[in-house]
Amino acid sequence: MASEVVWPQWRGNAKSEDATRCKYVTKNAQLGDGCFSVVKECMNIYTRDRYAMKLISKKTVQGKLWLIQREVKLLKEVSGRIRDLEHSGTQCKDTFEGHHHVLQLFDYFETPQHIVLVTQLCDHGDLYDKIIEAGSLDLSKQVKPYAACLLSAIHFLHSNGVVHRDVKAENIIFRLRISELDEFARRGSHYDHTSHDVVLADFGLATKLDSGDEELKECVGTISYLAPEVVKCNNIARMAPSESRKIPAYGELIDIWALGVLTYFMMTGYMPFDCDTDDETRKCITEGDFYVEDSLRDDEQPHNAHFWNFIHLCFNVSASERPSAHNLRKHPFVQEFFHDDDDSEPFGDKIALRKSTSSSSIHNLGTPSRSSSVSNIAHLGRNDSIPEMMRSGSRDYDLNKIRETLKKTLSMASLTLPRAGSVSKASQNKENSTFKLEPAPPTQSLMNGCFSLTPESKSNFTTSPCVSRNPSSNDVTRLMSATDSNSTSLTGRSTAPGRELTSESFKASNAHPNNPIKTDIRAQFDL
Ligand SMILES: Nc1ncnc2c1ncn2[C@@H]1O[C@H](COP(=O)(O)OP(=O)(O)OP(=O)(O)O)[C@@H](O)[C@H]1O
Repeated sequence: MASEVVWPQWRGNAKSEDATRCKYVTKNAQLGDGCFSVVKECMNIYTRDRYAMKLISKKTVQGKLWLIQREVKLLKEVSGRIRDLEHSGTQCKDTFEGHHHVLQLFDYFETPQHIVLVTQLCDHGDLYDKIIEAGSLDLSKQVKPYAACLLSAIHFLHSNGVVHRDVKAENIIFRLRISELDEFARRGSHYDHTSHDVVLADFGLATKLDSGDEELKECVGTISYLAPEVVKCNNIARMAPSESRKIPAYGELIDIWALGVLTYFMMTGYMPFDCDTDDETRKCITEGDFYVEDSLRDDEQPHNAHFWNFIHLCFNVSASERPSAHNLRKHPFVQEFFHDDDDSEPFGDKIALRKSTSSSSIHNLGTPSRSSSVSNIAHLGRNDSIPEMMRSGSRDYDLNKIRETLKKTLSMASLTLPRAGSVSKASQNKENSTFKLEPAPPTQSLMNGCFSLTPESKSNFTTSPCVSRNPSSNDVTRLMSATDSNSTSLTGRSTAPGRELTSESFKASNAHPNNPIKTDIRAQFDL
């Protein structure tokens, strides 16, 4: 048996004749970028379906390709699970179904410079911009349904043994609205129906819960959103083994803490634990010491009380006492969006925590624990007080400065880590979801991990790719050859990519004029 070849395997020396022709064209403009990647809109030249293409620079992740392997492997597994669930046709009464709100991977390949992931297109902005532009979101119409929707996505991941580790506003993106489902507006739902378009993205730091202690002791994530148990892992790589052994591995509940930070950010427009320095921020996180503005704290409205109680439960510094995603679905703040048959009461007395005398109780913060000396002002680039700044109105503050400082919320440090080990039946029944298991590219038009030259870039997609790319029969055969190599996987390929495209393979496949795959592709090209 041939030994398994690790993917990706091309390190920049590939000759162009060894490459499969790219099945996508991209737009010139970027949809977004991150520390290691740029994301562009792309179109499959055969199906004309649009996707997002994340181009991860091989140079930037040099020596750390395992990180990308982990991301692709996880996204493949999760996308497979989403497909299974949709095809199973199970009925669900929940307003939000977790797997509808997790980014799907459709295809992946490599070029001389990049590892490329082709995912669902979410080109309607991200939650970060939505919050910053509005100053803060409306509690009933937006904060609640967004939090419920994200909770459903997190619950789905946790139920499938995945911890995301980077839940934050920048990683919450809005998918392309499916127009016929503007039904929500007609029904006059009491909440912002864009919450049905929310997608949790960026699985760059996600890992399996059974991946072992080493990975679950990595101090990764985004500082403003880190849970105390992750903060404890800070500098673990530099600790003596005897010391690092004493640090407990964390679990999936770090995502619940991050959900609390995000829910707080949606409601207030600022970060609960941010301080002048990272050390101060870590200290506040470890102590569960978050800032509460007087006007918000004193608001006794019941929906406000539920919000603060929800936050309070998410910010329990003791992970073992923090509720699970499953239990949080029953919290009065989000309960209306879920319909669990199980009627057990997960919180008991804890639902009254807000009235407790605990020093971390919101009600007992006589003065905000984040006083002017230890405040998150510096993160926002101002030296006056947060309440004043926030009260001065969302239009008044310098958006660029905020954006710059909150860029601190970029995922950090994963590269410095030590190496560790078609529309389904079901969706027709789901009146509350804008999710559709599509587009579903025919298998013939996928890259499935092969090596290709960098996709052609266009200012827009108005020119017919069939015309602009003038495909030859040679190209058709190349596609077939590549398709035939679908055994390619993240961790292994049975054929070296270059071998798929030799003149021998071209002749061999041309020797079968009735090959159905070939006929199909030729038809798409009007050949
Ligand atoms: N599927 C998508 N559709 C539209 N835009 C996207 C999509 N995926 C990502 N983006 C945009 O690109 C940005 C960067 O993507 P992503 O967070 O996956 O990259 P990254 O390199 O892992 O970033 P980070 O530095 O946060 O880890 C996102 O913040 C978002 O604005």
